[in-house]
This record gives sequence, structure tokens and C-alpha cells, in this order.
Amino acid sequence: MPGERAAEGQAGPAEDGTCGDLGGLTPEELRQGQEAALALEDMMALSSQTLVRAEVDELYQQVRPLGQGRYGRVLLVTHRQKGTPLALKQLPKASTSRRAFLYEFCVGLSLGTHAAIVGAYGVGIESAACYSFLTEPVLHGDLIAFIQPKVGGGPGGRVGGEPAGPRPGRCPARPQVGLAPAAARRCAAQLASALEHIHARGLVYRDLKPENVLVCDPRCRRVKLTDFGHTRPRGTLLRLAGPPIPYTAPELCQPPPLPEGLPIQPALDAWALGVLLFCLLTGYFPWDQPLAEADPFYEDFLVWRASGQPSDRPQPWAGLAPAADTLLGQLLDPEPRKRSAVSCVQAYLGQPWRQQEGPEGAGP
Ligand SMILES: Nc1ncnc2c1ncn2[C@@H]1O[C@H](COP(=O)(O)OP(=O)(O)OP(=O)(O)O)[C@@H](O)[C@H]1O
Repeated sequence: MPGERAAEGQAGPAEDGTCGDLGGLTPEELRQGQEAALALEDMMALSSQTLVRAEVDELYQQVRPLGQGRYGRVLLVTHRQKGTPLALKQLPKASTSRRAFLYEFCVGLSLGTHAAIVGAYGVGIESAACYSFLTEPVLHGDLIAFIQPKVGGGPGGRVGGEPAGPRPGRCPARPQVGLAPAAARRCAAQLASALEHIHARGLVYRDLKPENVLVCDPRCRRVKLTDFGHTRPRGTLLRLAGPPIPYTAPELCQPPPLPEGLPIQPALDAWALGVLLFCLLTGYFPWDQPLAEADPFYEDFLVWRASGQPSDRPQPWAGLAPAADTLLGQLLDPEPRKRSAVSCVQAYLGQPWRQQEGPEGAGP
């Protein structure tokens, strides 16, 4: 989360009133992002006036921790009068500005109506040491615990970056890697739909990874996206902060088109969705970072894309069926303008994504 937004600008018209250099953004795309930014500013101003000033324990009973991120922790609590179970995300004031809190709170609130996005209750709380907000609790952990890693890892290492080998508590004899085929397709469909919903509101999610996908049931039938601290209006100018990860789109790794940075586009999320689907199907990352000069697995992928020859197919892609090749080829187009929108997933849901797919419905 909460990146302070002061350092972020937005691509905009040139001083002479023309559209100027929008860093590749069309005027319509720019308008969408500006409208989203204005709507969020309004919502933040209203929410700021209605924050509940109280200590969390006065209102809610703590049950147990649900998770910890870099910026905040999430607790399962119950409402003291009603007993309703709720998830409470707490962001310490020491490391979170009021503006950054309001931003994450309002983005979550504006998006939480979608079935595959964690629902928000519209209750923001200011305590002495923390800002907090309430969301629906999703009690089966995050997707990382459901992805069976390939023993020995893959090119870019195991998803989640834990030591190799089956995880404690999961069936060690199961040959399955990644997610079971039906569960992978269900996840893909729900996440693509959630991202479409975000993009249609002029926003870019920017943080797609299994840790931000919460699982609603033991068979991973329903999932929900959470954590909107990195979400920004389309066209926000951003630079890569820190080293790239497998989910980072290649255009963010290149020198930006404008001095202030790259105007962000939904194509960033399409790339991350492609990488996540690869992980769901194989149990490992396709590469460490999308830099041909630094990552031989990414370089092999580019060579295969350019030639289209089966003999150039990189070994990590070996188990994928033709439909998955085509789908991932569209989402992982290195050229953002040619990359397909996340909605392209829907066209491939009826076809096998892995060679020798097991029986449908075989969940983890
Ligand atoms: N509504 C919820 N229900 C259940 N668990 C949740 C919920 N929201 C978050 N969690 C758990 O808490 C963890 C941390 O939450 P979150 O990702 O929002 O924190 P963060 O500090 O913003 O994280 P990051 O370091 O990824 O930016 C999640 O990975 C998840 O396991």
C-alpha cells in the first residue's frame, strides 16, 4: 500500500491546451483516469469527515490474526453488540499518512461490490495509534497455500519463494502441480472479471499476486481480490521502485517515456494475470524478471515468440496445452499496446490448459 501519492503525477495535456505528449495514452484513456482520480478525491473528502474516532477494542472483540503485510495487519474481530464476524485491517499511524489510509479505504469501498472483490463495510476508524477499516472476512487463507509447487522449482523459482518440497499439511504424494485444472480455470475467470471491473472504473490494480487473492472455501471454488493500496487511476505516472519481480510488466523495466515516469495502463494487470496463470498451471514462475539481458528464461521466451518454432519452445512451458499457449501469449505480449485485455481469458475457459489434464473438478 499506501504509497504516498505526493510524488506521483498524472499524464496531462500540454500547457498550450493540446493533448501534448501523453506517453502513449490516448485522450480518452487520460479522461478515464482523471475522472477516476476526481471521484476518489470526493469520496476521500467525505470519508475523512465521517471517520469513527474510537479505540478498536471499544467496538470490536479481537478473535485472531488473519494476516500481516508490509504495511498493515488484518484481524478477525466480532462486533461487540451483534457478534458479526469482520476483518479489520489496521495501518499504524507511524507509517501511514491519513491521506494514504483514506485512499486505500475509498478504493476498496468503491470496488467492493464485485463478487470476486472483498466486500467493504464503509466503516473507517481513527484510533490513537492506527487507522483501520472493516471488510468481509475470507477465512480459507490466500491462494499461495493452494498452489502446489513443483518439487525442485522451475526457472524463476517456486511460487511464494519458500524452500522446495511439498508444504506441510498437504498431500505429499499428489502429482498435481499448481492448482487442479478446474480450480485454475475458475480462479482465472473470477480474477479476470474482478480486474475488468477495476479497469472499467478507470483504475489499474497493480498488485496481482497469489498473496492478494483470498480463498472462500476449501476447494478453491470462489476467490476474492484484496489490498487496494497500490491501485491507481489510469495515466498516473510511475517509476519502478525496487527490483522487478516476475509479475512486473516489461514496460515498467524500460526507461520511461516521460521524465516523470510511465503513464500506467490496465495492460500492467494483464501481464501480471498472465504470470499468475502460468504459476497456477505449473507451480513455478516463468522467469525472475522480464529483462532479456539479465534473465535467460525470459530471453528464451522472447526467442520462442519471435520464431514460433516448436523447437524453440522453452522447457518450462512443456506441459501446457495449445489453448494455454495462445492465452498466455496474448496476456504476456511484451508490447503493452498489443497485449490483450484481461477479458480474453473468458474465451479459453472451455478448453484444456494443460496437456493430459486430470478429471474435471478434481480440486486440491
Ligand atoms: N478480508 C480478509 N479476510 C481474511 N484475511 C485477510 C483479509 N484481508 C487481508 N487478509 C490477510 O492479511 C494479509 C495482509 O493483508 P494486506 O495484503 O491487505 O496487507 P498489506 O500490508 O497491504 O500487504 P502488502 O504487503 O501485500 O502490501 C493478506 O495476505 C491476507 O492473508
